Amino acid sequence: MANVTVLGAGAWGTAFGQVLADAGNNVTMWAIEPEIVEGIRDHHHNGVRLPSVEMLPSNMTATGDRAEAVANADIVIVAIAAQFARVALTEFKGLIPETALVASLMKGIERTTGKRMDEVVMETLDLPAERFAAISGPNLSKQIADREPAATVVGCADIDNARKIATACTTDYFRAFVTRDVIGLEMCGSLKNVVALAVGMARGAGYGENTAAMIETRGLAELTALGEAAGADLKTFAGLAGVGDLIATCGSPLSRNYTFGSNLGKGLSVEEATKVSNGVAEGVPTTDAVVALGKQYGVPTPLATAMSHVLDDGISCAQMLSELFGEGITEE
Ligand SMILES: NC(=O)C1=CN([C@@H]2O[C@H](COP(=O)(O)OP(=O)(O)OC[C@H]3O[C@@H](n4cnc5c(N)ncnc54)[C@H](OP(=O)(O)O)[C@@H]3O)[C@@H](O)[C@H]2O)C=CC1
Ligand SMILES: O=C(CO)COP(=O)(O)O
Repeated sequence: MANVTVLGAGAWGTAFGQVLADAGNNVTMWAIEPEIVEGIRDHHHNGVRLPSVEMLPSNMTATGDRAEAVANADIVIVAIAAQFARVALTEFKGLIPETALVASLMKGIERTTGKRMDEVVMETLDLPAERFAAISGPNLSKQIADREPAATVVGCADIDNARKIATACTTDYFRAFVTRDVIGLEMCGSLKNVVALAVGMARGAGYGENTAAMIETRGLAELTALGEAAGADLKTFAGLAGVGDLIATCGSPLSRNYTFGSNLGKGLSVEEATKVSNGVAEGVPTTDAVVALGKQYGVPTPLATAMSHVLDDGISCAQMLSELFGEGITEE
């Protein structure tokens, strides 16, 4: 049993907090919004971000005070929208105990720097690699909040520390595997969101399974090539965090990225789709970062580039697919 603090009481932060509480840990959620803090602390309910859970576990509390939140933490979980992670974590620098492990649930690339969340978290908190872990897998928050069986992957340069975090989040319905491939987990989790936007868009425009499978498979090839160039282990892309998460995210209206794309495919503008989005669609700011990473590594990113033209220039689904097809005959 450990003291675990979750920074960010969004949909996944709260659902993962429930997993940790179900596993027997003392869980403290930290959130900025007083309404969310009071809801969890006083009523065991997060009506803003995870209303489907009527009663969160009794061994889960919340605070808005940063120092109080992390003072006794053995493990700190970061679950903040990726583009705001740096600014939010800066306020925690110096507050987190030097013995604590820090794990990220975030799936995004920082748009302004092109950095992965492992880089952002370690840099901002001045954390050595052996104390940082990435957690990624097919983990649609609502289904895990409903305690449906699911699995994830915990990655850390120090495999014993990955095991510690995996143990802390193991329950009878949630299983965690371990790996040393932090970069692979980060790349899979972030890039599949861009693929989900494109699949959602095609589905929203009325196309069927063949089109979806084509985008998913070409997306997998693209994220694998980019991941490999970034230093990831190819095995990761065939696992839970790679293919597994692509299947879950690209096939479910519970995914905010899929739904965002679907709304674009139905004819909504980016602004309109943003307005109706129920939580952060990380693929939107991450798309341009992926295009930039592709240029940096000299890896072609036709899918991310086509999606960036959708998001930045408003091209249609048909134009996006035509860009994805490219010209000429190439080897698969
Ligand atoms: N939902 C899911 O199924 C899964 C999500 N993820 C990833 O987990 C991460 C969090 O997702 P999720 O919880 O679902 O997202 P939500 O959109 O539900 O919540 C986003 C969280 O970020 C917080 N936040 C935003 N801006 C700031 C800021 N400036 N300072 C502090 N906190 C801020 C929000 O706080 P506030 O509520 O106060 O606005 C909220 O807690 C994302 O990277 C996502 O890709 C990974 C796997 C599954
Ligand atoms: O990452 C997810 C499932 O693994 C959740 O996807 P969304 O952020 O698109 O909801």
